[in-house]
Amino acid sequence: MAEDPPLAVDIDGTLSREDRSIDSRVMDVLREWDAPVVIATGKALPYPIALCQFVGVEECVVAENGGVAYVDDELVYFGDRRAADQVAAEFEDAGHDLGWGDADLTNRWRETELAVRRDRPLDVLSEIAERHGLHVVDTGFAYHVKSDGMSKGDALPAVAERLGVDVAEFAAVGDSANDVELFETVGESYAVGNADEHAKAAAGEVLAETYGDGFLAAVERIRSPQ
Ligand SMILES: O=C(O)COP(=O)(O)O
Ligand SMILES: [Mg+2]
Repeated sequence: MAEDPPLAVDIDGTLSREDRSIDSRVMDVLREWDAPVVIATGKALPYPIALCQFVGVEECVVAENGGVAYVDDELVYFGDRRAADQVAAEFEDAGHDLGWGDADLTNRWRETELAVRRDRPLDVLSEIAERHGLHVVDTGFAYHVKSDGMSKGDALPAVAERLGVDVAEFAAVGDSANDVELFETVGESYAVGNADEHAKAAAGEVLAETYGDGFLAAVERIRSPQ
């Protein structure tokens, strides 16, 4: 069997079921992957780090939509949270909260951007974000307020370099607008069947299968190219 290529994979909507729980079948696939695995996610850093630990792979992640990466015991920052914090303050002054309760586990450990629940008003959030030079990306799971040049795809080359692999060797699997730049950066890209229109348009191939089934179908394609 040919060697696996390096893999960059999204979490929510790709390794998860619709309810955001991890599809347990994907865990052994990642654990046995015969090349570097980069978990590339919109989630705050501790979540993908924990996923790597629980799966049993090297901790290697792009978190917060490319705001921060962790590879080979190094944290690499591509964003800072000050402008996003100003957006949060103005959004709250306008009478809205971020939507995650008092403890706010979604943003508590987030260092470079801001996530807002999708039932909050997008028009108000976008208007405030734009005034601060930021924009909103909708992942299907949250609205993320971040700077333009910050994305999973913009962060991956720095990770690839530290891993000693060419970024074009990567295969990527994802499901939403925050995976578009990732798909544009790697050599081979797959959108799962539940992906949004942005991810589907950017992907090299769109799978019929959804969520974890979609990821497993992408793995089949990656391992036996047509
Ligand atoms: O945190 C989100 O909103 C989405 O996370 P994901 O990039 O792993 O799908
Ligand atoms: Mg996703």
